[in-house]
Amino acid sequence: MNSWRAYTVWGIGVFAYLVAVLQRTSFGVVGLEAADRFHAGGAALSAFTVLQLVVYASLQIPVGILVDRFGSRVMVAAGAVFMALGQLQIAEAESVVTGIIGRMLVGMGDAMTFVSVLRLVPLWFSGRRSPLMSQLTGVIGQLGQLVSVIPFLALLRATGWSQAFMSLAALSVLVVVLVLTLLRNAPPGTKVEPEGEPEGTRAVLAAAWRQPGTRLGMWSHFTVQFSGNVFALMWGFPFMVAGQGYDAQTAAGLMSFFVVVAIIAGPPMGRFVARYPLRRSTLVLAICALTAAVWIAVLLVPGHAPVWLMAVLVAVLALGGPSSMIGFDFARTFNPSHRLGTATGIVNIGGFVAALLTMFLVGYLLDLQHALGLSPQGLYSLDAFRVALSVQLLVLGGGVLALIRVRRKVRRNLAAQNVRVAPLREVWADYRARRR
Ligand SMILES: N[C@@H](Cc1c[nH]cn1)C(=O)NCC(=O)O
Repeated sequence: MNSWRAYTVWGIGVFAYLVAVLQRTSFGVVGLEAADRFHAGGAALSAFTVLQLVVYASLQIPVGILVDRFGSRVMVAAGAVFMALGQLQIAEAESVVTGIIGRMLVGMGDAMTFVSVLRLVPLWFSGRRSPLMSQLTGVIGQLGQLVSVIPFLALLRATGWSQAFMSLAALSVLVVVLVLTLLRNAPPGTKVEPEGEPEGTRAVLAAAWRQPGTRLGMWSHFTVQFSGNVFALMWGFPFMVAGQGYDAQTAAGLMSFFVVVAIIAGPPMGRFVARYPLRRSTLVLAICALTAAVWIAVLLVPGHAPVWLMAVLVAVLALGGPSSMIGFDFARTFNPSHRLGTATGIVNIGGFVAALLTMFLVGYLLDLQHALGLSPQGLYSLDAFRVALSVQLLVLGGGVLALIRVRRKVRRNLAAQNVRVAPLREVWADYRARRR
């Protein structure tokens, strides 16, 4: 535990995840070139992203089950093989259909990576160190997005479409080699299997789902992550440029700010979770409240939102990535290690399903207003965006209600084990009494 070998194994896993994030985001940064190459309009281009995410989200539970059965090493290597094949396909593709097949292969490989890498953490690091190491996994992985925005885009502009995507495929081949030579599932002698008879797939899935802590993780991931995903992956740029009238450079700057805040916020959040494990859901609820408050301010402010207010929104949305790691921490602490992959897969579905649902609803509401003649200033007018983006508050509200319900169950179970979570007012009164 916590040895140099643990750091080497984890380092290879994190590198594999960083490359997966690079593969995932590589298409988004070459939108103009892609539109040109595939002769595709906005709807066809968004199909690339949506289908990739659908594949990613729908594979989370199968991947979780497979990683519990075969371990992280095989799964991370297989994921890298799929991503290499997908990028080779994109390098050669010239039609929307062949391009989308490539992106779906990338989505498949991507789906196998994060859950498998995260499973390494509790097996190689002690319980106290795990929250920070999980946060660092998420944070360092996000750097893959910066690699796609800067060096990958520069490479594409210098060498052309096919060479650039072939280079991405080569990077995944490097991941396969590193993983097969250096990554091990657990320290020698670690017992991961349950006592007695091994559980069947259905039993593992049912047990992981029945555990309220897994569902608390899923709803935490659902509520805090989706709004940032919707903004960064689909509607943020059109909202800022076409809706708010910002120039493209300002919008791009705010998007980079998003990545920077997500990276900076990870380690303090990991430390908070390690120090106050009984306050994890309170932190999630606080971030939900903050997200709702800032969206309401941006959507209701008369006229165009000032850039500083948009920067506040971007910063709050960026907290969603690191705080969604709390969901995985619930999976880790409420499930035995032989069920961890499955529980992590269930948690990871939350945010991505919420993001896909919201992306669709926002697009649908924009189209509907236009078709009904309610947005005479254009499909992407500010008023149309105000209505369409408000749907996020409904999704957020639904997720918060589900979270509060399942949290009650978790707390009842904890109370049965003599763990009492004191209400915040009591904690506050205690704190004041001690200061006096
Ligand atoms: N919460 C994200 C990862 C993250 C961590 N910090 C910022 N983002 C997540 O759910 N990741 C899953 C994946 O496959 O990337």
